[in-house]
Amino acid sequence: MITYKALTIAGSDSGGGAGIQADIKTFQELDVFGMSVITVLTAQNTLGVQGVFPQALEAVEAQMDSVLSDIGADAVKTGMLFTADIIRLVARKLQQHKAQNLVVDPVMYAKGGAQLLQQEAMDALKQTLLPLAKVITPNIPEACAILGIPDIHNATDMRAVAEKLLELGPQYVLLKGGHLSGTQAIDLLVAADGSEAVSFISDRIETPHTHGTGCTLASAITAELAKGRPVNEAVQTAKQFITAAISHSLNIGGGIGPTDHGAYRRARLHVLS
Ligand SMILES: Nc1ncnc2c1ncn2[C@@H]1O[C@H](COP(=O)(O)OP(=O)(O)OP(=O)(O)O)[C@@H](O)[C@H]1O
Ligand SMILES: Cc1ncc(CO)c(N)n1
Repeated sequence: MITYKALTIAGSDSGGGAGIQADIKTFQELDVFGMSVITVLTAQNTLGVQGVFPQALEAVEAQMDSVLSDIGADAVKTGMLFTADIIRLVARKLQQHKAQNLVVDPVMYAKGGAQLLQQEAMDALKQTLLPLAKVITPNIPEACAILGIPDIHNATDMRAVAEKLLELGPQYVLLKGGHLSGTQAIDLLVAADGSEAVSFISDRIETPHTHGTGCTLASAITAELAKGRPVNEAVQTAKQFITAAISHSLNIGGGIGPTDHGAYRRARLHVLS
């Protein structure tokens, strides 16, 4: 029986591989009731982003009020927010509704390079949203953009970057190493309470089809936090979930295809049967 509830506040990806669609699929696969607040509509496919249509602030506010005043959420994730005004509104409403277990995925660019956060929104992200987060999940280019430093290119530099991000106020930083080269995909978790840093390592899977991997990882963490699991364990399950999804990624469309959100469940059912 589904007893836990998670909310994603993010952009819609018409192509189904990232954004709201990836988040809801992931919540469902992990047995959590999924809800959504749509901030931006994107016209998007495997080839790129053809259109970006931010929703009216009133529409974002009304969705948040509807969901949080009635149903509530055990954990909340933010993804593509696009404008400074939407970021400030979302931060204010999250505080008003006393949102728990907030995961902030500071989405800035799609895999094809399209900009998913306006340049002038960076300050609002840093000042209003990151301090509210239990976990933030930047990839390396996002982390370096937030800090205003040049991109790093090896795993040994990840620790210093992740620790610098803790100074912006989140309780945990999960710095994703998917953008590095090498035979492994390494993510590093650091905590503001001074507990040991933990690396989550998988073999790097040779595939171009990684559309939406960041959204999927962050929503899997959110689903596990909604169940009351500690951050370390939530990240561990999420890493297994995304690794299974990438292992079975889908060669659909003519560009960067999505991953298979059902792969983790099917692998577990096979083991259990
Ligand atoms: N080729 C790969 N093989 C295995 N794991 C990968 C691969 N690429 C990315 N990952 C893992 O997928 C997760 C997402 O990382 P990534 O750096 O791709 O996020 P992202 O760039 O934010 O994704 P997106 O913006 O497309 O949603 C991380 O756990 C990362 O280690
Ligand atoms: C709507 C949306 N959110 C996030 C991403 C990042 O993958 C994307 N491509 N599209």
